[in-house]
Amino acid sequence: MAADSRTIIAPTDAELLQAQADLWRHSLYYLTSMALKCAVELHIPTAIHKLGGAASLPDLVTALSLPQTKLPFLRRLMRLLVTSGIFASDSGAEVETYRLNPLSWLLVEGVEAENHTYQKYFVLATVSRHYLEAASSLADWFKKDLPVPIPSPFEEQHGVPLVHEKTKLLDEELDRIVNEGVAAHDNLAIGTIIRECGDIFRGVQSLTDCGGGDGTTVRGIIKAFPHIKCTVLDLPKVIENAPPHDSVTYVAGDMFHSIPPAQAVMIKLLLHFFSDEDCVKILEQCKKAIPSKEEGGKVIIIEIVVDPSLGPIMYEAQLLMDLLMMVNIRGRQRDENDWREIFMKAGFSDYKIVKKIGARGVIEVYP
Ligand SMILES: C[S@@+](CC[C@H](N)C(=O)[O-])C[C@H]1O[C@@H](n2cnc3c(N)ncnc32)[C@H](O)[C@@H]1O
Repeated sequence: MAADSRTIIAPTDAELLQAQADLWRHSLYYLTSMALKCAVELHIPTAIHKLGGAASLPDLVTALSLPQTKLPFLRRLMRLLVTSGIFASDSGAEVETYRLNPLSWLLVEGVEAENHTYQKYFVLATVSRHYLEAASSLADWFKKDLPVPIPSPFEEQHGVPLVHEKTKLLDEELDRIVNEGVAAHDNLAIGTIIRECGDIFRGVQSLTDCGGGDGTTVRGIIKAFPHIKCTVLDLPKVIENAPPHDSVTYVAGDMFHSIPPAQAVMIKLLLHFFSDEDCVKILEQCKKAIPSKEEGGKVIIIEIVVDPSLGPIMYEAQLLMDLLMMVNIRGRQRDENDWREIFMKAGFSDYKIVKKIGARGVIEVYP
């Protein structure tokens, strides 16, 4: 049915002009992503870091070994990146100077700090040709009546799933970048979690980190809580390459089949890769692995909890991460209601969101 023109309030001139500018922004935001990709590929953050954390445009051109003729173009690139919050600048200074901010600090190579994870590969994966092609096919994907479980647009477009052993058959370099990118994105440092809500580990005698990768997280936990007996469960190919540690038991296995018993099971940045049905299956295994609530049994989940009350920027970041999952993987980001439904379906009696840490939440789930 045609829209009833009487129900549409005619925009004012000012509103129309603003709407046009907003349309430009939303249609052209891909250029911000490409400018970020360019900064990463030129190693601009590392160059500014090596120049002492601040650099003038001529210094930057020299440090990056760019032709002098590119200086005015670099100025335009940096102006957009500063406005987008990727770098800082000394506005009003006699000589135009660009500085690192916390975001560009994450793109500096070779920083040795507990809370620094080099994010180059997260950027390169998300702007890769394969991701962009999958995102461009979204409308066609919506129109197709695909059989359940519905493949992601990425899978439909490229014929293989992402973050999967078959991904390298599509493109070995993409597979490498994606694995590095996932590792970087997932490496929310355990130090931050311990500082923000370390109480979740107090009173815990034993802990299994389900999908715990190479054990980085549990090594951080043991450092702060040496009494906790820690086990890491992951796939055989991951456990084979995990560095040995006196206080960590490594178990090669499949969380869909069984999880090593402990007073608490932790699942950090893993469930968003999986469908609701698979999350229920994984959590059912978690429940079998822990004792009753009275005996201190619990599952600790660290994942995004989509929540508009975190403010428009954080909420937008969460929704973009959800679309990233929708386009490329069969997983999703979840709000509190989604999480509650999964916990109840898996047979848990109660849960508590202990704390929101940035875009993520720390949840305790009780049997
Ligand atoms: C995205 S990473 C998260 C790693 C870690 N929890 C962290 O926070 O850094 C997901 C981990 O789950 C592991 N994984 C995937 N499927 C699994 C399965 N069926 N059983 C056990 N581990 C699995 C992967 O090998 C990978 O190490």
